[in-house]
Amino acid sequence: MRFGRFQALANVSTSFRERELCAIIGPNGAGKSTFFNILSGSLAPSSGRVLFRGEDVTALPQHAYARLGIAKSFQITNVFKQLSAHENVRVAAQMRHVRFNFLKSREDWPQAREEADALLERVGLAPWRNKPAGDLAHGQQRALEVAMALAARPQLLLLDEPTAGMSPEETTVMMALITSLARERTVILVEHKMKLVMGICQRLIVLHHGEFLAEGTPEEIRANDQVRSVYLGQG
Ligand SMILES: Nc1ncnc2c1ncn2[C@@H]1O[C@H](COP(=O)(O)OP(=O)(O)OP(=O)(O)O)[C@@H](O)[C@H]1O
Repeated sequence: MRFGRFQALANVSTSFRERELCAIIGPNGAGKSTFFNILSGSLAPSSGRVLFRGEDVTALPQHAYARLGIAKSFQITNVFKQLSAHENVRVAAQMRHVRFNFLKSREDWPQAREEADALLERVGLAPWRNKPAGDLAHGQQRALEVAMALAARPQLLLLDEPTAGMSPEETTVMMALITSLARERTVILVEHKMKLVMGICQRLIVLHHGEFLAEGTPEEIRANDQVRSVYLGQG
């Protein structure tokens, strides 16, 4: 990936297995978000290809990604703050049906309402169902975003720094949620705190200056001298 004359990513090649929980880590400016944006289709690479289940998805528009079963949630919360937690997830669930009949009114989707309740339960937000999203704690808003991403029933869930700005307690809850979500689908997350993902991921990719510095199991990464020197002095 090039931005003008600046090469943000180079020689990046990997694949992700089904139901794998993989973290992309690396220090600030390593290229993690750029890689994430390419994987999620927000950014078209200057060269190279992205394949999903053998299909070339490199040049596809964003909505095609959702249809293929790829969902993402961002560093910055993306919820409708005036709507309740339940309404936010319900709207997301309805999006799945909309393309089949977008003239139907929202009241015609009882299944979306039930689905939203089930998803709120899943992410631990059921007690706050009717609260405006803007009044939820930061960690709860992030959980709400995950519920909204799950409403698309993704086979691949991409999470960009899912614990950004969270308290230690909120972080623990989110990590447990991510672990449980990865039992049913592939989860790729971007994180700059290495320690956080060591305990839950099967594989880590370490980016540094836009290239893969290392790729392997948490044990392999922990034992890697180059990784250690890059992270020296960091948490
Ligand atoms: N749209 C852009 N135009 C120009 N340069 C960019 C653009 N996006 C990213 N970069 C540059 O590419 C490099 C990698 O940035 P990226 O945001 O992918 O890193 P990161 O690992 O996600 O960092 P952080 O942990 O700080 O979020 C940086 O040097 C950044 O300045």
